[in-house]
Amino acid sequence: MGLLDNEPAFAQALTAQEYESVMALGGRVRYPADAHLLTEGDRSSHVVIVLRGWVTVSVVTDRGATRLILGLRGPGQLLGEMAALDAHPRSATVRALGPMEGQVISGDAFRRFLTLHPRVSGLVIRQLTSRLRSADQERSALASLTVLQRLASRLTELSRPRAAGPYAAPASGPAGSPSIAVVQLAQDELAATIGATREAVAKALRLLRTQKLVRTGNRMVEILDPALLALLADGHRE
Ligand SMILES: Nc1ncnc2c1ncn2[C@@H]1O[C@@H]2COP(=O)(O)O[C@H]2[C@H]1O
Repeated sequence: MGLLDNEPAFAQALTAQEYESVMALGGRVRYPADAHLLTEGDRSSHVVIVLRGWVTVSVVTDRGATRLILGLRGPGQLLGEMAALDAHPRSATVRALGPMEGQVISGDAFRRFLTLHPRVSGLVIRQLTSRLRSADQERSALASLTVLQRLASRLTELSRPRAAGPYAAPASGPAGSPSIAVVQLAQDELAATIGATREAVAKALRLLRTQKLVRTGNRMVEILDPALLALLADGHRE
């Protein structure tokens, strides 16, 4: 289960020749922070390959009341392939986390390219199967884990140094001490990544604070005891 690491980066899996051919099909577009690259329900069919920066993939739930973050995507990753392939409305909204750049390719050109390059079609199928696997895991976790466990698991994922995602900010501690990991997200944003309410997350964070596992501040959660936090997340999984 992960926001960041469940899908292989599309562009990195291409050969140099495939990469050149696919890039030649589209044009480079710069997006400011918060720009919507794709909007849930829209009828467009282009695809975007992220060249620089990060995006969130989210859907609205509860008749528009809550936004649930399904994933974070970064350099090399392909977005918009679902509508390009099945011609249905966009399944989710893709929004730029900060200034970013993407290669935008029309749905027609992308489909033609896939018919001419079966190996690349295979990569897209792999991307979709790994997304389905991850969605299955998320669904079973939602059903069986408490908000506290889901929060512990998400904080562990986002603060892992190797995640190098947009929210992880290793804060240096005093000289010689191990660095402390910081997740830079507000409580409502954190709630949106685990499908919980802000109130439930605030309560879970209070508990983690009293156990000295985390410290919280404005738009940030500092992980004080990563080992124990991971144990809390893992200990309750099958
Ligand atoms: N669960 C998910 N994880 C990551 N990306 C997703 C997920 N669901 C949808 N997307 C991406 O968001 C895009 C929204 O537009 P599309 O439906 O065309 O294609 C979708 C995928 O590229």
